[in-house]
Amino acid sequence: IKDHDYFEKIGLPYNKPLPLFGNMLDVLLQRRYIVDLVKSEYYKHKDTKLIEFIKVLTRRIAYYVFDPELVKRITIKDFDHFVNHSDEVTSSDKMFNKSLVALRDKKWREMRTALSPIFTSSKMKMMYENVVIHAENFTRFYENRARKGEILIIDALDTFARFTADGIATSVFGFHTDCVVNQQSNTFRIVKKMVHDFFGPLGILKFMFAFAFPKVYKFLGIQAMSREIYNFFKRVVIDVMDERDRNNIYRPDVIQLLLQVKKGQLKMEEKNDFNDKDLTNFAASVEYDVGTKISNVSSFEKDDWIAQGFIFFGAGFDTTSNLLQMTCYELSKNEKVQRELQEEVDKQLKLLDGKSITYEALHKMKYLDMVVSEGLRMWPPGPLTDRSCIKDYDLDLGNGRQITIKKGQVLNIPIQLFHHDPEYFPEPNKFNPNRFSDENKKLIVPGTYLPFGMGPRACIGSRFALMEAKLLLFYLMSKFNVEKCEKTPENVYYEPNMSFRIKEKIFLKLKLRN
Ligand code: HEM
Repeated sequence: IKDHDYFEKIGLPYNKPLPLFGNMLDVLLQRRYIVDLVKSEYYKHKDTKLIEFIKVLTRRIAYYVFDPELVKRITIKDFDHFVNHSDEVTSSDKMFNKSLVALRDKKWREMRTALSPIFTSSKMKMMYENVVIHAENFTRFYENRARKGEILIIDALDTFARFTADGIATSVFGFHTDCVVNQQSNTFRIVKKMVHDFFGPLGILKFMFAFAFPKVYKFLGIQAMSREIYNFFKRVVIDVMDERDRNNIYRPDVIQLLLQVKKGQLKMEEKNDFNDKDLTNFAASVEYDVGTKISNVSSFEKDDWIAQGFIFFGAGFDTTSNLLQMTCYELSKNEKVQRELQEEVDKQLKLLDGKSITYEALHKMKYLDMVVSEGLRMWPPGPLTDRSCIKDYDLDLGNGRQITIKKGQVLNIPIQLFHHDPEYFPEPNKFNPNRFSDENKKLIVPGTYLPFGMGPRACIGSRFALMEAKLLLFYLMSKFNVEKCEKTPENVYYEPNMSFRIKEKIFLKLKLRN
């Protein structure tokens, strides 16, 4: 109970914490979804800018940021005070702990500088063809089945996860997988195991243990990920890089770029290459200069590269699959939106005259961009992020109140609450892509739409995720109507824990278009 009166002393609203568990007991017992924990406080105390207080075994003081202005300040303007994420989750695994998400301070700056050139538009174009092939194959696979008279009812998450896994395996790691067509695919089994190792009950138990007793956890050598997962990433990152280097093999994928990074050969060509102004990619994050010109790549070891391979799969797989699942779920419930999207797709198909869609053409499809942006708003696959304070930060709360956020304290940014606040997004539970029309998107309050986070620490893979999701939707909509079926749930909710996953299984019907 040490510090339980901290917020009372500094005069901020807070929920009375319990001994040992702070405000997190309901989440730890899987009774409440982590973002809902502060939902009512958000509406009660929005004007306070900053509230709340979570202490989870760690004896750590945390705030929730409820003010978009403050979000901008801590993620961009005063970023130097808030460079890192909190280490609560990542410390439960050696590989996770060395990944870009977990790296801190100078090491993070160096790694981000080294990795940024991998995710520019020109590099996305290089990988694009591979994802096109997967999206075409995916659609053809289901089309053939439908033409044979099969009624297609899909488990949306499983189906799109298979597509996402195939896309990442080829474009990131350069190996061919058959997750979509082969129900028994070994790669898919491993990828699912990776997600389960983290978000399954044992994973959650492990990271609670890692929070509570970090030294004992370390001493016992426990890891969230099993040895099989570590060996898989060692094989597909280190062994493949070594082999390509030895035999001068070239493939258009992230491993190739990682090899160039490792040899100090890959630099950012020009800033514009990232922040592609002429493409319609509203949700994509802006890339910032992180203040380190030269990345000292020679100091990175094998495990550092393995960890980056792991996080590209780990951070990209579940998020993109969820985005596709939820966007298709909304399309099944909003026929008018689906028709409008299909009209845009059909117009493109006519122009293409049998050829595959190009990267530029895909990113000029305005309505597709609006639909994906709205999918990300309504069901953000990353509904919460945080920043850890690395040097004391004085904050004026208005009305003459001043507080200091101390080094080590954590600021949580409840992305999903901003996305559902009717002040910023009227009728927030309505799937309405028109919020992102050219006129309307100018009106969005900066700091309230954050599907990929904000500032120098925002998602590095946003362009890749958007490219994958848009391609799949393009090809799917060209052949199928996505419809509700008897097994489609009327409403869905996040799981009552911190996994950010939807509780209900979403079944959808794929019906061939005339
Ligand atoms: C729809 C898909 C995705 C969503 C919604 C998403 C969302 C996010 C969010 C919210 C963050 C935290 C940003 C912040 O705190 O400001 C993040 C970070 C990150 N994401 Fe993504 N992400 C997606 C796909 C991907 C993909 C495909 C990759 C890799 C290929 C990726 C790699 C990362 C990495 C490495 C970070 C940590 C960046 C850093 O700390 O420097 N993500 N993502």
